[in-house]
Amino acid sequence: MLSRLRGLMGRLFHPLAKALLAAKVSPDAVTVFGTLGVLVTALWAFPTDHLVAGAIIIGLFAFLDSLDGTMARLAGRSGSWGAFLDSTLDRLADAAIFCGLAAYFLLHHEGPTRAWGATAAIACLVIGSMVSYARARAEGLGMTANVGIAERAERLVVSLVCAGVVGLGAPVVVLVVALVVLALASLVTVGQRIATVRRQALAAVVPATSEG
Ligand SMILES: CCCCCCCC/C=C\CCCCCCCC(=O)OC[C@H](COP(=O)(O)OP(=O)(O)OC[C@H]1O[C@@H](n2ccc(N)nc2=O)[C@H](O)[C@@H]1O)OC(=O)CCCCCCC/C=C\CCCCCCCC
Ligand SMILES: O=P([O-])([O-])O[C@@H]1[C@@H](O)[C@H](O)[C@@H](O)[C@H](O)[C@@H]1O
Ligand SMILES: [Mg+2]
Ligand SMILES: [Mg+2]
Repeated sequence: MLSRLRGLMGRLFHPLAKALLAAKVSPDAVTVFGTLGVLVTALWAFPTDHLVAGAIIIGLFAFLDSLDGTMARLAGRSGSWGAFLDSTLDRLADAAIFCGLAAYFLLHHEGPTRAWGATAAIACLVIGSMVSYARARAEGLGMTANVGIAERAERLVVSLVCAGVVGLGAPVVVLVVALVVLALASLVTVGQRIATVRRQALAAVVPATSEG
């Protein structure tokens, strides 16, 4: 869904991408910097109950994930190394965000909120990784699986906006429910990707002839 905004993001980041390339900054440096920014912020801000600052700063660093690709395409340097680095470091950033949220529930809440919140955050991490794995495996086999209701942009927007809103004073149940729904939506996305790959794989099977 939000991946439709990819083109718009590219146009938005075009001037900054040009300026950074002119300053001899590489797309890989932006990828690494953005990941480190998310990692450090998520593992500091969420476990220490700074939900608003965490959501805003992580959101800003996460946008660098759009800038790196824009820079690579502008420089005519997008390729398999960059694609590998980008996707692999995205998994590290995602792990930090959802582990940070799990730590927030474990350290600052009691009872059912603590149990449901931490479990839902870890479920988002594990099932979200399955979503990404399904796509990576499909692409490794020469197919595509870039479909689904909870792709990475949706997972980040829902988790960060709800964390921010709770930090601003909304009841914590808002974040718990959002994470439970996100884990379920991620599971649906895994199913959608499996169905897409199955269609492609079966269409590629040459039917056996009746001749012996
Ligand atoms: C109360 C409400 C508050 C409202 C807050 C506002 C919320 C914001 C709402 C919406 C924002 C929506 C933005 C999402 C758009 C996402 C579009 C999208 O899908 O973009 C994709 C990007 C990047 O993905 P990817 O890395 O795959 O693409 P690239 O363009 O990089 O291309 C990859 C190829 O490039 C090559 N390459 C790459 C790197 C490299 N080093 N070398 C290379 O060669 C290679 O070929 C690769 O294959 O995804 C994203 O941008 C991630 C999503 C970011 C979403 C951030 C969400 C922030 C939201 C909220 C945060 C703040 C909340 C604060 C709330 C405060 C309290 C109210
Ligand atoms: O597959 P997914 O997790 O929903 O979404 C993402 C892809 O849209 C993106 O191209 C890739 O760089 C990310 O690492 C991640 O895989
Ligand atoms: Mg990127
Ligand atoms: Mg990425």
